[in-house]
Amino acid sequence: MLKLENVSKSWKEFKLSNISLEMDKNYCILLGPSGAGKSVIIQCITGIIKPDSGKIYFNGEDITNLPPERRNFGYVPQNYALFPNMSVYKNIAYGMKIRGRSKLEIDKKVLDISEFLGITRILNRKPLTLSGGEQQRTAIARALVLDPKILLLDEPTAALDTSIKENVISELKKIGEIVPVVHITHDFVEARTLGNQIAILINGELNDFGDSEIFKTPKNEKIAKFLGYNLVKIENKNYAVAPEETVVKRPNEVQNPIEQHYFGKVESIVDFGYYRKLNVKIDEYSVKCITKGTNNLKIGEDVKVFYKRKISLN
Ligand SMILES: Nc1ncnc2c1ncn2[C@@H]1O[C@H](COP(=O)(O)OP(=O)(O)OP(=O)(O)O)[C@@H](O)[C@H]1O
Repeated sequence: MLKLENVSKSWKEFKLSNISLEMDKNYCILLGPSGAGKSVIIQCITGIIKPDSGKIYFNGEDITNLPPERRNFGYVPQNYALFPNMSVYKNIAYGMKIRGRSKLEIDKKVLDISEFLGITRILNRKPLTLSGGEQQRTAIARALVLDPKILLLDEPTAALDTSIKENVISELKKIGEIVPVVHITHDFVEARTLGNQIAILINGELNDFGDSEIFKTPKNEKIAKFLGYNLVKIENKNYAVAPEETVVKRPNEVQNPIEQHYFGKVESIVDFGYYRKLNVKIDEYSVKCITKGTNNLKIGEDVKVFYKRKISLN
């Protein structure tokens, strides 16, 4: 479907280096920390930014030099870029209108897509009166009415609060069934829930590309660190340990003394109710651990920490 071949772009302070990837599944995620170059890639795909070198293909056709308006890709930027003086209906209809489509066709399409996205009741409102989720759906509807070959979403959930994020994620999944989607995010949960293919981008470089397995077995230290793993050294070898795969016990609670464990001291605790995040100082490391909410350890207590799984990074 969409293929990037050695795509590079550099400015004085930032370099996107030789990005090669082939997205052929219906929901592809570009995952990376802020400033990794995710938006630059998506804008290269739309044609807004021209790469310094490299090629971009869509369904086998070289589109590197094709102007954006001839690609027919739907693009929803991070701030949605809605026209503030137009109603939701007019925002959605805009692209069809300037393409000279008939009033009948526009009406039908706007209503169909609005129904699909659940926004028919806000069609007469202006964007500034809408919630973040409603603005986002309007922006997606505006892209979808043009029957794009692909939908490019730049951090579509960034402006939404956690309570509606889950609904939006399942709606995005539904959209991915009608049109291929490339979606930018720095949120692992979103990436894992939605992505059939995930590219991890750090500092302008592609660090990994694959299915959700890439979260379970990080390939190198940089990825492990970005994905929130602990990096620990045991007998001179480097390992990644997920906070969820640690067990923290008081020394007198340990039943099996031959199990491999590490002595530490609780440095900090954040209580989330049904679970707690602990930082435990073990030698020079501060190891992030997740425990049940019922655990009543206190800051400063001596503990033993077990690693249920360690991933070798050597
Ligand atoms: N037109 C430009 N001129 C100079 N630098 C640019 C330009 N566009 C982007 N950059 C730089 O490229 C780098 C990557 O930016 P980009 O917006 O792609 O990051 P991102 O991964 O999408 O981050 P975020 O999650 O914060 O949006 C940044 O340092 C940015 O300042």
